[in-house]
Amino acid sequence: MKISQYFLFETHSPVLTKSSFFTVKKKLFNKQEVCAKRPETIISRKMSEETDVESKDSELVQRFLDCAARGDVENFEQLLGAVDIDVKSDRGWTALMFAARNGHTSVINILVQKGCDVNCLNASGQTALEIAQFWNHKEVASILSQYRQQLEYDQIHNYYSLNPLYRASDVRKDAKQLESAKNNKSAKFIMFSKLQPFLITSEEKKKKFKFAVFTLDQLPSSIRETSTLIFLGLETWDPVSSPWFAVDLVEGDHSFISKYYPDGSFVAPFPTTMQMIQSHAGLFAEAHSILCWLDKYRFCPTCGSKQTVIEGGYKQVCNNSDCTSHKGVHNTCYPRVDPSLIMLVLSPSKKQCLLGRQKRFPPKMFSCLAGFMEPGESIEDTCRREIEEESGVKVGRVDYHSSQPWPFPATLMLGCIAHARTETITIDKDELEEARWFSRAEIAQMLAGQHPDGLFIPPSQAIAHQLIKSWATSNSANL
Ligand SMILES: NC(=O)C1=CN([C@@H]2O[C@H](COP(=O)(O)OP(=O)(O)OC[C@H]3O[C@@H](n4cnc5c(N)ncnc54)[C@H](O)[C@@H]3O)[C@@H](O)[C@H]2O)C=CC1
Ligand SMILES: [Mg+2]
Ligand SMILES: [Mg+2]
Ligand SMILES: [Mg+2]
Ligand SMILES: [Zn+2]
Repeated sequence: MKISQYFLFETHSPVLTKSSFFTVKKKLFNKQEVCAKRPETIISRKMSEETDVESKDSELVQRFLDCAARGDVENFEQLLGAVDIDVKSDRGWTALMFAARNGHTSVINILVQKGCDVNCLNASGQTALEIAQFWNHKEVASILSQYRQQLEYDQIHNYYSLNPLYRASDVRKDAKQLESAKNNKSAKFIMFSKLQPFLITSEEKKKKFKFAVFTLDQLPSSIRETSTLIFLGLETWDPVSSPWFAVDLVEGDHSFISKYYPDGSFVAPFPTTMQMIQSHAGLFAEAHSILCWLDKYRFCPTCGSKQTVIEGGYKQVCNNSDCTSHKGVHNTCYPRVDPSLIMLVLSPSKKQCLLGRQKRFPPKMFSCLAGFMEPGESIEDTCRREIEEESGVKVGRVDYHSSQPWPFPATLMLGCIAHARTETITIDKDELEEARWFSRAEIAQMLAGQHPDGLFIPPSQAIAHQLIKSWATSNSANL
């Protein structure tokens, strides 16, 4: 294309003729090559491998699966807290599958009540329900199918999205209420230093991390004067319920921390926060995104003057009274969120899905395609554009699935299922190293950690995993 059209804007207002934009024609500039090198680290393969090796080698796991297979309820219940409820055998079989194979209703009931994953697939692509149906265990099949139906109506909660607090924007906007929240004797405080959260290991869930939670009387008064306090919300809707704050500690005396939690430490957020108890992962997402914003936006984006942090960290106002940011609608004073699309693309036959590899991924990991939304773009158009840019595949309908805050620093992942109209793949080599179609059977092998070439997908905490799994398990009988 040699000629391009330009729309004119004057001080943010479009210049319009009677019914259309006034356009001018100019030579198109050469498209600048954008090299997609991002500093962010990657989901660590090592992390999942280590957990697998540890758990697979364990005698406990063997005994746990064995008790489920034999219907030995007494010993099974004793082992429940000690191993991951969804731990898999070499062929990707869970305790639920073994119990389903042999029709042990009592074990099935315990597992379902404890919240095991009923949609798991083994390496052959079967769910526990299909195993029970195949072996004609009618009662087990009925429990499992009822439970799966219930899940269909439940809201999907992705990791980082479960925040237990009521955000109470009315409290943070009222300086007096905010001040009394800071002095509330039941207030809880979690700590950050240089954007790193202070975490301890969870007693309830082994191998999981959580925040060390401090009370008002444990905080030295100097900390409350010098550090930024982010108001995270209230425990209940009641304005006098316990308020929670994130404290961004400045350099200085941190010794009070080790006095109360000698075994805790400040950790690099990624990937450690992927191993937190879910509710604290939600708190981390809120606190970390706000702290990153305050850290990066220290001066007014409109005039460059200093700003004052107000509303418990949720707003910054420019100190220059002449600044235009004080007039009209100005969103620069509020925390930033970057919407980004992540999509599982289904082939025209619906029998395959498209996954790709970015250069920065660990070897052999494939994931959903993803890309940032651009200004003035709909969710559906972002999805179609990013897929076509990165893979050359053309997409028709786009269905919304679920979302996930991705707090590195403040992306909101909007997960979609995209229906492709074409199959030919031409990858954008700047963005992807490889992209290809995967059958359901191959996805089942990847989910069970049994792919013959060792290919795998991101862990369950990533929305990419949930999109892939939801398609693979939605109609697994057709594998
Ligand atoms: N939770 C999950 O399962 C997954 C999350 N992601 C996240 O999705 C996001 C988008 O995916 P990409 O393929 O990287 O996007 P992309 O395909 O739009 O390409 C990234 C490039 O877009 C540009 N860009 C435009 N707006 C940007 C913004 N607001 N922030 C940063 N860069 C921007 C930059 O040049 C950047 O290099 C990333 O933050 C990534 O970490 C990606 C895959 C899986
Ligand atoms: Mg892209
Ligand atoms: Mg991308
Ligand atoms: Mg993009
Ligand atoms: Zn300003």
